[in-house]
Amino acid sequence: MVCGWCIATVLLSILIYWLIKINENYNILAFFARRVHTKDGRPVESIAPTPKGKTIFANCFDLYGKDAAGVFQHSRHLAKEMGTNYLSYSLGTAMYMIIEPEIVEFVLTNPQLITKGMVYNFMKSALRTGLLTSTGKKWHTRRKMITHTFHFNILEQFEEIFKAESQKFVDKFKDQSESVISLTDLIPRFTLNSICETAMGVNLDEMTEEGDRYRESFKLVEQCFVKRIKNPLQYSDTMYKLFGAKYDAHFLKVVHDFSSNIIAKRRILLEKELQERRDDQLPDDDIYINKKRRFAMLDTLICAEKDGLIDHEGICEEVDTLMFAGYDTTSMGLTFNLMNLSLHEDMQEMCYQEISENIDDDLSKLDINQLSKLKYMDRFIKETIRMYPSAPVMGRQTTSETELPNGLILPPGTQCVIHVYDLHRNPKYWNAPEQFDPDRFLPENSMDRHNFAYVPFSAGQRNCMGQKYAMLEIKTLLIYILKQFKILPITKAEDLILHSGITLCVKNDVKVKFVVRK
Ligand code: HEM
Repeated sequence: MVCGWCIATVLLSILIYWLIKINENYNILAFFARRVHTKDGRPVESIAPTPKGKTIFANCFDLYGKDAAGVFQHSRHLAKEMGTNYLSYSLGTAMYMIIEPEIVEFVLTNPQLITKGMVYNFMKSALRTGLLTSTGKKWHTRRKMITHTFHFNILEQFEEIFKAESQKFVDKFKDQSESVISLTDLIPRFTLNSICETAMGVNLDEMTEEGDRYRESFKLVEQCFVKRIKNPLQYSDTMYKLFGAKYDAHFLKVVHDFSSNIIAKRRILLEKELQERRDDQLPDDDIYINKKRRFAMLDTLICAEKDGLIDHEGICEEVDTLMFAGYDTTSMGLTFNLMNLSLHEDMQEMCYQEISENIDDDLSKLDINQLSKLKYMDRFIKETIRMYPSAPVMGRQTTSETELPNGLILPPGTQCVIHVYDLHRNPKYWNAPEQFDPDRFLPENSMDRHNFAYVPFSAGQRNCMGQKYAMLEIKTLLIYILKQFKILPITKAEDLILHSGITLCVKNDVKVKFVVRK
């Protein structure tokens, strides 16, 4: 009996010794997450503090039970409390949370760090493995394939569509002297129409209902994404498939049916258009970059399919990705820009004056060159996107041991999470960061700022492909609106309830009032 106790005690001691030894390299309470070390043996905390977890399981369950606004606020609170980049340990993985530009630069410009972080897997049920979520050879090939569809000449053609959609948007209110506008409701419809017509070559005028259902279902996709972020038990795809996926199947079907429908429609239209083009094409014309005819991004993919470079599944992946990346982000950008115009009457007037001085009253002549003259509006939009970045978080994952310039050594599988929202409001780089001030983007005021303190469109090889597209779309609608209406405030900045999603989301119905200009 005594002997039995002795054996048990010895075994227990060995186990405890083993766990202590293991704990040096793995955070055992975070379910064996590999630990971050330092190059010179300094304590990790001296470089990256670690917030105390809510339970004994490190930071695994810190988000559990919070709603989407709570999840959003959690990171804001930690950024303020830690004051610098910090480290947390969640289920089986270290997470390096980044709010300082030096490390943002290192991560975004490092060719070894192109693999997206773990949470991008949570988007794959909706976006599949397209440009945004893929890595390695697949990503390289697709990026190369799609890059030229953002060529200047093609954007020039898209500008015509932005103008037509903007005209339709303002026409809805032209007969009323004043109208209350729900931006949350109307702007996403505008941006979805625009992306479908530009990138997909399909007009949604006869598909309004399908478009509305797609947008509603995409909101549920975002909820499902946050649900997985909050609950580490659903990190693994197997667990998600067992316990979460069946509730999400219905709205995912709506999203995928919509994109399949768009692809089918475009295939028919393209076949007709190509035939017409072949009939009257000059020998050295490039059908992709033809100034007289429109060529949608989706056409590039359909043509690549004919050359055996992509299959139907691949086309669906990229259409789902481009559609989402192109509509939700610009929709948030426009919503916050219009809200800010309403809240800052003097700045709205400066935008209006600039438009009056530089843009012909006949907007049918509006082109990219004219848009580039609006320097004040540029700064206004930049400042709005600083305060409300449509992509408030970006993530990468180390695939091998990675040494950072600050001396931290990240083991393979570490999540590098760039908190763009906190970076853009980091008081070390932004004076009075909560204040709205477009003039911080004047050249003389930006000169001394770290280049990577402002990365709303990311940077480096995985930067946003649609940056120019987005700026054109945003500017065009703002010009159409400002030419005809004064924008008065309804929703105030302090009333906004921001919350986490794939993009920055807002719980409120954001509203402004349009009053016809005399
Ligand atoms: C205000 C509008 C927009 C903002 C703030 C924005 C921001 C971003 C950011 C931050 C990324 C990097 C994401 C990451 O690394 O995880 C990104 C990637 C991307 N964006 Fe945008 N975006 C906008 C509009 C658009 C539009 C209009 C399109 C397409 C028409 C687009 C297409 C893409 C694509 C395809 C990627 C993935 C690039 C890659 O991984 O190679 N974006 N965007």
